[in-house]
Amino acid sequence: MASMRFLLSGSSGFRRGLVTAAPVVGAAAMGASSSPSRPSAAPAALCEMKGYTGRFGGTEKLETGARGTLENSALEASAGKSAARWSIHCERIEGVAKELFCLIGGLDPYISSVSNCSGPIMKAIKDKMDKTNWDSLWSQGHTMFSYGPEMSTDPTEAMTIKMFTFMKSPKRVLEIGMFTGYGAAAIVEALPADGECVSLDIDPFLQRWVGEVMSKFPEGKKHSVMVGPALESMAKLPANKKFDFVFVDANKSEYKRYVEVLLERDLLADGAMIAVDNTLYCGLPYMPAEYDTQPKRRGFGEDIKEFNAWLANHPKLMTVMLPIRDGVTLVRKR
Ligand SMILES: C[S@@+](CC[C@H](N)C(=O)[O-])C[C@H]1O[C@@H](n2cnc3c(N)ncnc32)[C@H](O)[C@@H]1O
Repeated sequence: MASMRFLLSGSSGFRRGLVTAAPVVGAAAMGASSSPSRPSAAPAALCEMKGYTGRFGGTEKLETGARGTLENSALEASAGKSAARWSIHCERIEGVAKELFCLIGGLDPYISSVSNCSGPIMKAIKDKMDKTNWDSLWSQGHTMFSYGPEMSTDPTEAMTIKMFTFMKSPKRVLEIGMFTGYGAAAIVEALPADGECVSLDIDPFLQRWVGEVMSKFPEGKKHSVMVGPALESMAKLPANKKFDFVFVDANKSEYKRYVEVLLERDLLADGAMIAVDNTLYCGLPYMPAEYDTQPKRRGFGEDIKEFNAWLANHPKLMTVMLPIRDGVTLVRKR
């Protein structure tokens, strides 16, 4: 059914609901999070390792123009079809598919278009991120991993984190995994004047990249970065300076350990909230492996599944998962 091709092309909103037919290519790079070497090639066997990998091949979003063209031509191809207007079986399927495509594919853009709490630091970070040639930085050896903008929180998720920060009114926030600091910018914009946000990231390049933007804004002084493997940085955090809000978003295989360390080292203030990103991890925690179109992700998917079950059964934690983007789980102590 040629006109159903559009079901298989990229739209982040659509990917939320159905598997895609994006080509599976090798993970761009492998690097254990605690040993930040930069291997030049990723043999297939290595791809089963659980270290942080940076960007996954096959997950790149299409350029806006290309995506528009693809989706527009798909919609044009099924013009006139709707879930209600059909006279034969294949037309009915096309109509239902088109309606599903519009319903799911239009969701994220619509939510984004009616959400408006993004501020100037967020905008500056996003503008710089969109202009940065990540492939070139990686190929020249400037970055520790191969990155792409899809590794950042998107506007809707960042605005949600910003609203959580407003609601929590925290004095101290910890972000574990910063990338370009879009989430950190959202937090900084919502912090009170005497608030502070500490981001942990393994890649020193990102500290400079984010620092350049933050230094242009007075509120940027609220932000600082600790460079190194997150678990090593967490061991150095002073136990007497507790955090009211924590955003967990680094190595998916280490999530459980991040939360354990927060509890063991008593780093959480009374009533502290933890927000954990990617807890739906592309649907892998609940999808059978035979549907994997990007099998290299399965390792992280299984770790997130285990983490989610561990959280749900933890006697000292209460938790709720929200279906925002790739899944965001809120956690607090009972
Ligand atoms: C998904 S991105 C973070 C996105 C960010 N929270 C935002 O709001 O856009 C994950 C980041 O974690 C970092 N990272 C991966 N493994 C790490 C580790 N073991 N320790 C510290 N940072 C790590 C990567 O360098 C990357 O910048």
